[in-house]
Amino acid sequence: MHIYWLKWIAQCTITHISDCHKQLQESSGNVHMVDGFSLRLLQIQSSLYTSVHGFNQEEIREKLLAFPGGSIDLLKQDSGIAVLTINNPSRMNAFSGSMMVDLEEQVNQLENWTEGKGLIVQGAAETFCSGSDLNAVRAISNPQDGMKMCMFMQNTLTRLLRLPLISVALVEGRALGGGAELTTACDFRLMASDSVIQFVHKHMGLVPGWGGAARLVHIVGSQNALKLLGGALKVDPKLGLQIGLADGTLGGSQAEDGGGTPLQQAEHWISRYIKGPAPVIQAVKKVVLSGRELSLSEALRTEKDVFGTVWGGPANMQALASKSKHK
Ligand SMILES: CCC(=O)SCCNC(=O)CCNC(=O)[C@H](O)C(C)(C)COP(=O)(O)OP(=O)(O)OC[C@H]1O[C@@H](n2cnc3c(N)ncnc32)[C@H](O)[C@@H]1OP(=O)(O)O
Repeated sequence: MHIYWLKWIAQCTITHISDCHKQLQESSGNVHMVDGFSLRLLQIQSSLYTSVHGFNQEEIREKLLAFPGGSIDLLKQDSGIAVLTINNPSRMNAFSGSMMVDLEEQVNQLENWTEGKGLIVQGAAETFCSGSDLNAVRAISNPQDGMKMCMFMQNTLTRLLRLPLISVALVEGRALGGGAELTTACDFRLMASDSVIQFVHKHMGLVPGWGGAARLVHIVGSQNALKLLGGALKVDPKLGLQIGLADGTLGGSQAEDGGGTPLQQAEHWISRYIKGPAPVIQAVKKVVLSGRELSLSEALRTEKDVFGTVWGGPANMQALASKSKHK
C-alpha cells in the first residue's frame, strides 16, 4: 500500500487535488487515509502536471533520452548532507535531455532519503550551469515538445524545492538561463567571488519556463524580478546580496567560512542550519515549506500536525531530560 500511495502522490496535481482525494476515497474505500494532514502534505509534495494537462511522463522521458551527454551525480554522505553535481563540463554544464531525466531520478532518490538533512547543488569544474543544451533546444524547438520539456522540468524543480532537506545552490562561474532558474529551486544561494547569475532568456527570445520567474518573484520581489528578467542583468555577489538573491558569498575570512574548497565552505555554511536529528530538521523544512506554499489557515493546521510528529519524540525527550539552557 505504501508504494501505491507514493506513486499516487507523484501523479497528483495541486489543481486537481480534490479530484485525487475523491479518487483515492473511491479506490481505497478508506476515508481515514486522506485526513486533512495527508491532503495538505499532498498539496506540497505532488507534481504540478499530469495527463490532465496533456503531460505524459514516459513519452517526454523518451524524447529527452534522445539527447544524451553529461550526467547528474548524487553523493549522499553520512553527515546527512547530499551533494548533487551538474556534470557536463565540455558544455559548461548545460542540461542535455538525458541530464533532465537523470535529475528527476536523483530527486526521486532524495525524496526517499530518510536520514537526509541538507543538500548542496553544484556544477562540475568550477562553473554552475549554462542552461539547456542549445543543441537539444534547436532539435526540439517545436512548441509542443518545448511545452512538454517545460512541464517536465517544472515538475522536477518543484519537487527539488519541496524536498524535506535544507538546500543551497553553490554558484561558481556562471549560472545562465535554465542554470539561473535552477538556483531558485534551492532554499539558499551561495555565490563564489567571481560568479554571475544571469537570466539571459530575453536575449534568447524567451522567458523562463522551468518555474524560475515565479520563484524569483518570491525571492527578490516583483520589482527586482522585473529588472533582472527585463534587463537580463548580470548578478554578481554584491548585487546578489543587495537584492536578496544571494544568501552568502564565499572566499571571506577563514573564520567565517571555514576555508577549504568552495564545496567545503558551502558544507560549513549549511552545517549551522542542519545540526540535530534528521526528523527535526526535516520538520523545520516542512513547516517553512507549508508557510511558503499554503494559505495561512492550511499552513497553520499543517504546522500543528508536523509539530505532532516531533512532540514527545526522541530529540524532544532527550532535550527535556538534559535540562538544557539556551544561553
Ligand atoms: C531554459 C532556457 C535556457 O537555458 S536557454 C540557454 C541559455 N544559455 C546560453 O545561451 C549559454 C550560451 N553560452 C555562453 O554564453 C557561453 O558559452 C558561456 C557559458 C558564457 C561560456 O563562454 P566561454 O567561457 O567563452 O566558453 P565557450 O563559449 O567556448 O563554451 C565552451 C563550450 O561549451 C559550449 N556551451 C556553452 N553553453 C552551452 C549551452 N547552453 N548549450 C550547449 N553548449 C554550450 C560552447 O558551445 C563551447 O563548446 P565548443 O567548445 O565550441 O564545442
